[in-house]
Amino acid sequence: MTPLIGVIGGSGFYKLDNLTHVEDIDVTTPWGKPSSKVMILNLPSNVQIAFIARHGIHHSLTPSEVNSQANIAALKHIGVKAIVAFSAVGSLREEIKPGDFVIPNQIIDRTKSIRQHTFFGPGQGVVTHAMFGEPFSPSLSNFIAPLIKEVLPDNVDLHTSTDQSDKTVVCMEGPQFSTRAESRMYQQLGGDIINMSVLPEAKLAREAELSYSLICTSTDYDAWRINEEPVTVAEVIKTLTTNATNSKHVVQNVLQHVHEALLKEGILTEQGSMQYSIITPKERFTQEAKNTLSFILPDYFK
Ligand SMILES: CSC[C@H]1O[C@H](OP(=O)(O)O)[C@H](O)[C@@H]1O
Ligand SMILES: Nc1ncnc2[nH]cnc12
Repeated sequence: MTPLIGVIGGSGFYKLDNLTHVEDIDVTTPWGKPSSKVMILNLPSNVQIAFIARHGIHHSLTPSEVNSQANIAALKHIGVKAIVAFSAVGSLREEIKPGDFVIPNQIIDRTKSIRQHTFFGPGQGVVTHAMFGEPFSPSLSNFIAPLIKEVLPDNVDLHTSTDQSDKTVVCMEGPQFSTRAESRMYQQLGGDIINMSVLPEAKLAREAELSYSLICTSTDYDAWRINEEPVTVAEVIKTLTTNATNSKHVVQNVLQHVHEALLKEGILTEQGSMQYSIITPKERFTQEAKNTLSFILPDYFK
């Protein structure tokens, strides 16, 4: 059976060596090649999942260089319905300590418009406006949160949003880390954690009608703490290995439940959402646009 779940591994998380490797698929999309081959792996139950290393298997792509269009398009094209992505983040809150896990439900965009952030690019003649008020899949995130909590070691906390409060990830361009003033501004804006990767990945997943959740692992306190040194890569790397081990454990133990739920429960609430987002009349679609866009949305661009 084709994999229903795609996993995107972030910094420190370049392979899933705790699972059985089945094959690597070399996918070429109309938007180019993904960051790595699509690795097909078996969970212990023999259920398959698909894995991409966001920065490449040797971490050779900067956050701005990651081809998120190709990563998302490749996963959608091979039949994936939901993406569980991982990200190493800085913490903007004292209570989110290095090593902790966070499942955010909101994003603040601080990227600089140099990344390709839509499948409906210039010159294509197809205009869409995807809904993005809830940038992650609430049903998928709510489903995985208690399962993740169960498998994390006792010294690792999981932080999630509640009805009263969001968990907001700030996405900056990088590759340099933030200044102290920026870091403190993000706190005032309501940011809880910061990374360089969630956008445009989450936007493109939405355009491809994939349910998308982000599992963040905290590595540092960014630059906001007055009496502490600001974040360095060396500091990030100290926690990355432990975080990657915990993340692999999460994949192995949680995704089996997600796979079963995808088959029977109404988790895939993002499927079909683009039918309300395409504003150009379909009679106006050119054959070229249809050829390109049917790669990810065959129902609308046949
Ligand atoms: C290595 S520190 C900065 C780097 O780490 C995060 O990567 P990812 O989200 O892929 O785990 C962050 O977004 C930056 O790209
Ligand atoms: N402090 C930080 N800022 C941005 N991205 C990060 N990834 C890990 N730590 C980070």
